[in-house]
Amino acid sequence: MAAVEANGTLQPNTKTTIEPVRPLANFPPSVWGDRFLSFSLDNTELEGYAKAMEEPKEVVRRLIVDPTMDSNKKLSLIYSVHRLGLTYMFLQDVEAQLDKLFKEFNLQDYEEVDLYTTSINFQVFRHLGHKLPCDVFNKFKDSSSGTFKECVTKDVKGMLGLYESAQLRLRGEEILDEAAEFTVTQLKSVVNTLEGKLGQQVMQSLRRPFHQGMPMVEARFYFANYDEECSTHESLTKLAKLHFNYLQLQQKEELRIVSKWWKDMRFQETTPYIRDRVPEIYLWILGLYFEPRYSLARIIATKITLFLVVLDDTYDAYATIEEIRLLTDAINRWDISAMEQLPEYIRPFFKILLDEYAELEKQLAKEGREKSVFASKEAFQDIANGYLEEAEWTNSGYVASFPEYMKNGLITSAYNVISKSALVGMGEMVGEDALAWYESHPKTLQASELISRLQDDVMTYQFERERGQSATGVDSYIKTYGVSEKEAINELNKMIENAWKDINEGCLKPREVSMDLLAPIVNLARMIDVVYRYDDGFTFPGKTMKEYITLLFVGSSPM
Ligand SMILES: CC(C)=CCC/C(C)=C/CC/C(C)=C/COP(=O)(O)OP(=O)(O)O
Ligand SMILES: [Mg+2]
Ligand SMILES: [Mg+2]
Ligand SMILES: [Mg+2]
Repeated sequence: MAAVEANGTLQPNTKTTIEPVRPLANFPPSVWGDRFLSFSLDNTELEGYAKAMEEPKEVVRRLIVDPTMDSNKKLSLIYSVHRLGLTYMFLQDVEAQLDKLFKEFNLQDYEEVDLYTTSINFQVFRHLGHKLPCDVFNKFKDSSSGTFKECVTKDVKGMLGLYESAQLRLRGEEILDEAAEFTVTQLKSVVNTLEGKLGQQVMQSLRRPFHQGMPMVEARFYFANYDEECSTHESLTKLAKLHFNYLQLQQKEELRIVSKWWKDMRFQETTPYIRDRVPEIYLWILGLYFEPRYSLARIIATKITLFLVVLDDTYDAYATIEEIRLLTDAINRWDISAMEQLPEYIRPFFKILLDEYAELEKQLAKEGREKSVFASKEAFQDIANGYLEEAEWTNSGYVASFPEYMKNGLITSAYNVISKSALVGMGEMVGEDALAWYESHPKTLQASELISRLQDDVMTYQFERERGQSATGVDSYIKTYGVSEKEAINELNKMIENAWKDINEGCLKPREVSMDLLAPIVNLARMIDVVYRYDDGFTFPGKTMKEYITLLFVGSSPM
């Protein structure tokens, strides 16, 4: 029997919960399904590759330290070692060689050196932390016209090297700003006329420069497109092949582990509205570090980043503002008793989140390094608060000023929580000083966060604007500075370019921390270029991410 309200409207007297309107996004489904679950690692095969690497590795090491080798030839060898992702195997020897060669550097010695060799040397020194002066390129400019000489436009290989060198520029290195623009224009105008390997090399670099690429994939591209350089030393080719085969087995096993974990946690059933992107997130974390010693670190960081996908999509594409407030409060309280205040659908996530972190704390406490887990957890709470701030703005239709947006945006970039989570499994190199440096929010980390936040916004703001999100980097900038959408995007791209210069600066010696601790931050910025240079490659992963996952984990037989 329905009760009749005073105002005469009929109210059903059964407690019917009226399902609220939800901002569903209907994200594209997974490209991969369960394909990566069936891999089974043959440890004998893995150990076989490790053993087989020993001999060619020793030959390459002897070449690197060979005192009789001409310095330009040695720098060219170290360049190939670096582009093949093998520097970590020879780091001490490589650094000793470069320290010595850098001390001997004399600008006069470069008077007769061609553009390609000059650019290889410049790249090697800058990649390994030495600030070779950009003056080495002055002689390629016409002093009267101020433009690059005619002979340069005919030297495609030299221009390719200059283009890759320009990606390593710092604030104030105008000649490299000009070089970046000049070489892109010139290389684009000739790329379709080039034959053979040089055509491949230019096409690959124009698509994405090495410096902004994903190291693991860039190594495969270098091996494929620069076989002449690689085969200068037969042992280098042999080592590179064995190394790829070793890494591929280890990474396919890691991908199986995280895929199985994700399936066992049943997220696709409990929170079906999220993006189902396990291989893509694993690829992202592989981009941070591919060295074998970081295997456990990758598994930990992948799980935490997958939690972030659930969190972001819950806030952006499902929860009501009330539910968002309850979930944020529960995450701040970080206590299982908060579960009862949560809507049914998000309780499994909350429980798994707390259990996973409790397990990590227990594991790391054995090494006395549980502090790294606390740092990750606090950063996780920070991003939940950052996502809540965004949701309150959207709920009230408030468009934050650009400075206000960016203060919150560096947090919602997720690069603080992901970089700290990447530290958890890295072992004893992550001591108190490493954590303190990360907690100090250094310029390099801020630059990586800015690149993540703004590059994503430039690529997803229309999609998010249509869905009612009030503040993105683009709309905040337009409102604050009263400029057109086009100008706003142009300004944001300049900020991204300057952030890269800050990252380049932060990696030059003397460094605040070791390169091992800087690399995850730099590589996170690189992964933004991989995922968002051309489109929203994460929500719609059918292009670059699909190509890279296929290259690394699907089918390719041992080399
Ligand atoms: C912001 C960013 C690129 C983060 C990269 C790091 C990362 C993998 C975060 C996890 C959440 C996520 C996939 C955000 C990107 O999509 P989105 O466009 O929905 O992120 P948004 O809601 O913050 O705009
Ligand atoms: Mg989102
Ligand atoms: Mg979001
Ligand atoms: Mg976005």
